[in-house]
Formats: sequence, structure tokens, C-alpha cells
Amino acid sequence: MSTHFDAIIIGAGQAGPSLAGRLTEAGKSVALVERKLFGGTCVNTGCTPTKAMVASAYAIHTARRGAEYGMTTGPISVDFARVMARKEKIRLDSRTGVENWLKGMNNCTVFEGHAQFESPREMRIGGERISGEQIFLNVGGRAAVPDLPGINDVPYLTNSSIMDIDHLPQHLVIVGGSYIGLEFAQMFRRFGSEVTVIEKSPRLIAREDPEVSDAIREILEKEGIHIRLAAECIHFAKHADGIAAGVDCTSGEPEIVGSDALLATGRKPNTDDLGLDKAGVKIDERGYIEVDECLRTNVPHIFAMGDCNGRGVFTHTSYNDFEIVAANLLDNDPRRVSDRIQTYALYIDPPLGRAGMTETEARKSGRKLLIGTRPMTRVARAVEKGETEGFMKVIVDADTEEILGAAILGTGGDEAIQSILDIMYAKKPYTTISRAMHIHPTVTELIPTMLGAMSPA
Ligand SMILES: Cc1cc2nc3c(=O)[nH]c(=O)nc-3n(C[C@H](O)[C@H](O)[C@H](O)COP(=O)(O)OP(=O)(O)OC[C@H]3O[C@@H](n4cnc5c(N)ncnc54)[C@H](O)[C@@H]3O)c2cc1C
Ligand SMILES: NC(=O)c1ccc[n+]([C@@H]2O[C@H](COP(=O)([O-])OP(=O)(O)OC[C@H]3O[C@@H](n4cnc5c(N)ncnc54)[C@H](O)[C@@H]3O)[C@@H](O)[C@H]2O)c1
Repeated sequence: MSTHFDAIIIGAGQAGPSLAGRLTEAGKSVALVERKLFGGTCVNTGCTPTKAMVASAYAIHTARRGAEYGMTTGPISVDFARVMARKEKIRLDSRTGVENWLKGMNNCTVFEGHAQFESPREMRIGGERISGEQIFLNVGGRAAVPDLPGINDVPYLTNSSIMDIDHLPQHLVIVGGSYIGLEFAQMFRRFGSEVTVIEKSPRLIAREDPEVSDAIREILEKEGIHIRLAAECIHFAKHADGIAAGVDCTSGEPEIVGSDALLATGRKPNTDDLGLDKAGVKIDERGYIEVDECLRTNVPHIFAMGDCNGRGVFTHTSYNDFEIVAANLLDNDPRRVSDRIQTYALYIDPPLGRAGMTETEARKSGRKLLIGTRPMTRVARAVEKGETEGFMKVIVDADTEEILGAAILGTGGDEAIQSILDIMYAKKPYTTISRAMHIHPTVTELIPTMLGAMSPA
């Protein structure tokens, strides 16, 4: 005998809890199931703890540069235990906030355990069975561990386990030079570790334009991070000094020895243990749940939101999925996944803020383009702050005058990019920004100047 609910939500990540809030407010009975930590990846092993650690790394880095700013101090030492304790408090507060919110929500019953389908409307959580009129899957993903020879012979770290280490790695070898790899690389270097990044592509964060990859490499190498490109990690082995990573490469050493190894080689969806076959829900060849523009699966009463549907891999895309589902089901508002414009930031220092297409993508689209760039050395605020690394770039459709994409690698880039993003959503020409008066001195105030000096490309 199962307990019946209007809605079952699986996963307390970035979409599930907010949807529970909207559904219960609309008078529906909701069962929310979480098998591990309330708040999911972002709160526990993703954005929140990493950005807390990035903040510590930035403070330490700035302190080391203190003399430049007129500050006299003794030698800077890092209290890694304190760094981790600060991170721990921030993630715990956030996790508890989500948990208390859900457990105190009227008409919401929280189940703690692993949920699996028994049939299209029925799910099992341990010994309990529940059924729902509608079912919303927000099951997220986890670190993908490549099946490399020797991987199980060494104590490797992932983005989850590195959150709980009790020592500062003497030499952290990171496999993967993309979002996760680069954020951890810079923070651990700033904490005092020797760091080597092994990336199989010929450049870092290879989805970006080549000059973005090159500038990021320069920034990281200047801080003493060793970067091995066109180098595929092909095996691991125990070594007297720690862990040896075997590398397939045409130049450089074929083996890198470190004290600790972090795998940052991508993520995979938590869909293999949900019993989706019993519900008849289709997944693609990589395990992502197939959904339509309103996040509905092939089974009409089942929806999938967040990282598990492969339509986005960020906290803001997961939250936006919640908004789309709620708008369609509760507000008679036909919001669609295709309404959104790609946007994200890479939180190295300085950060990379991105919106829309890269130049490579814009060129492939066959449009006539206008491109503007400006180095951060020519942004007054960056000069005043002593943070002049990076550049900004914008790509405009020469015929429609609409902005197609932008990248701001530089101080405040994660914030400044949003003014460009909003104009893109408004579908207004670039001249809307170039005629606006902005605050001095800010990074954003130079966007009109950059737009005023674009060249055909
Ligand atoms: C190191 C790192 C840093 C990141 N930094 C950023 C960042 O700065 N900005 C950004 O936008 N994104 C960032 N991300 C990505 C972001 O964390 C994810 O995109 C986001 O958390 C996905 O949210 P979600 O709701 O889809 O899933 P999740 O947050 O993963 O939540 C899924 C939940 O479902 C639960 N669950 C799974 N299966 C079951 C089951 N069968 N039964 C019950 N419960 C289940 C899980 O325990 C989990 O709590 C980062 C990710 C990592 C790994
Ligand atoms: N700032 C942010 O928003 C942020 C931060 C961290 C993570 N995330 C999310 O987490 C997701 C996963 O990030 P990620 O960096 O793990 O994955 P990714 O898929 O972006 O990058 C994996 C990298 O590992 C490399 N690689 C794979 N196997 C390798 C091998 N054997 N040897 C050498 N290199 C190898 C790939 O070439 C690639 O560059 C991202 O898609 C992102 O959504 C976001």
C-alpha cells in the first residue's frame, strides 16, 4: 500500500525545493525525497564551498601582494584548517537552511533515502512506497571517474572528497583543465601546494575562444602552476613519493608524480539507479533524461530538471528549469528552455564571465560580424585595483546590430557580463548599451567604449 501525493519530487538540489514551495503554495500535497545532503551539489560539493575557498585564496593572494598597496606585514602563512573550517561553516549554514525550509513547509512530507521507480506512478524509498499524480526528477550528477588502469590502486580525489581533506597537498596533480580543474588549481596554488594540471586538449577550457584559453594559461602559469597540454592521463600507479600519473604526450615527461591526485574529468547524471526503465522514461546514450522544451519526459506526468536532463550544467540552469516547469504548470505562462541564453562564469581570479556565443560559434553561424575588444590594462577601475589581467570582447551581428556573445576575463567580469546579457534578453541593438550612461569608475563603463570601436570580422 503506498501513500499518495499530488506531486513527488526526487532530489533537494537547485530546482526541487523551490518547486516544492510553489506546488504547496498552490495547495498540492508534495513528497520530497533526498538521499544524501539537502542542497545537493551546489551547496555541498560545488559552487558554495568552492567559492568560499576561492575567497580565502583571493584574500591570501592579496595579502602576499600587500606591499604593492602600502601594507607592511610579516611573511604570510596559510592556516589550511581554518580555510576548511570557514568553508565548512558556510556550506553547513546553507545546507541547514534548505533542510529546515523543506521540513517546515506546510503540506510537504520529506523522505530521507534513495528513491527508485516501481512503476510509472509509484516509487520505493527503502521499505516505504509512495505514488504521485506528477513526478519531478531533480537528481543531479556526480563526478565521472574515468576507467583508467591503476585508478583503483591510488587514493584519488574528486570534487566531493576534496571538500573533506585534512591536509594541504604538497603537490596536487589535477587531471582535467576545465571549470573544476582550474578553480581548484589556482586556489590550491595560492594555499601553498605545488600544482600540475594535465589536460588532453591542446588548450585549457577548450570550449572557449583560443585567446581566452591562452590568457587563462598565462595567468595561471604566472602563479607557478604547471600546465601540461595535449597530455592525456592514461594510467595511475602508486609511487614512493605518492601517486604517479602516466601521460600520453609528444613532449614533456611521460609521468608526473604528486602527493595527491584530483579527477576533474567531467560529470555524469544520477540516472543509473533510479529504475527509470520501470517508469518507461527515456534516457540518451550518455544517461541524460530526454525532455521537451517544457522539461517533460516522454512519460507525460514525469518531468526532469537540472543537471540530469543534460540541458544545462549550472546552478542557474537548474533553477531556471524550476521556473519553466512552475510557469507552465501553475502560471499558464509558456516559458521554454530555448528562451534562455547560455551564460556562466569561471571562478578563477580574475573571473571569466561569459554570455551567448563564442567568436568561433558566431563565425560558424555564417553571419557578418562586428567584434570589439579591450584589454583590462585600459580599464581605469582595473588599473586602480591593481588587477589588470585579462580582456573583454564582444561579438555583434553586423546586420541586426544585436549582441551575439561576449566574454569578460577580468576583475569583476562575472558581474559586468550581466549588463550585456540583459540587453541580449531584451533583443535590443548594441547601441542601447553604448548610449547608456554608466557609473565611473567601473568595469561596465568601458563596455560602451569597446562597442564604439568594433571592427568588421
Ligand atoms: C566543484 C563544482 C563547482 C561548481 N561551481 C558552480 C558555480 O560556480 N556556478 C554554477 O552555476 N554551477 C556550479 N557547479 C555546477 C552546479 O553545482 C550544478 O549544476 C548544480 O548543483 C546542479 O543542481 P541540480 O539541482 O541539477 O542537482 P544537484 O544539486 O546535484 O541535486 C541532486 C540531488 O538529488 C539527490 N538524489 C539523486 N538521486 C536520488 C535518488 N534516487 N533518490 C533521492 N535523492 C536523490 C542527490 O543526493 C542530490 O542532493 C559546480 C559544480 C561542481 C562539481
Ligand atoms: N564556475 C562554474 O560554473 C563551475 C565550476 C566548476 C564546475 N562546474 C560544472 O561542473 C561540470 C564539470 O566540470 P569539469 O571541469 O569536471 O568537466 P568538463 O567536462 O568541463 O572538463 C573535463 C576536462 O577534462 C579533460 N579530460 C578528460 N579526461 C582526461 C584525461 N584522461 N586526461 C587529461 N584530461 C582529460 C577534458 O578534455 C576536459 O577539458 C561543468 O560542466 C560545469 O557545469 C561549473
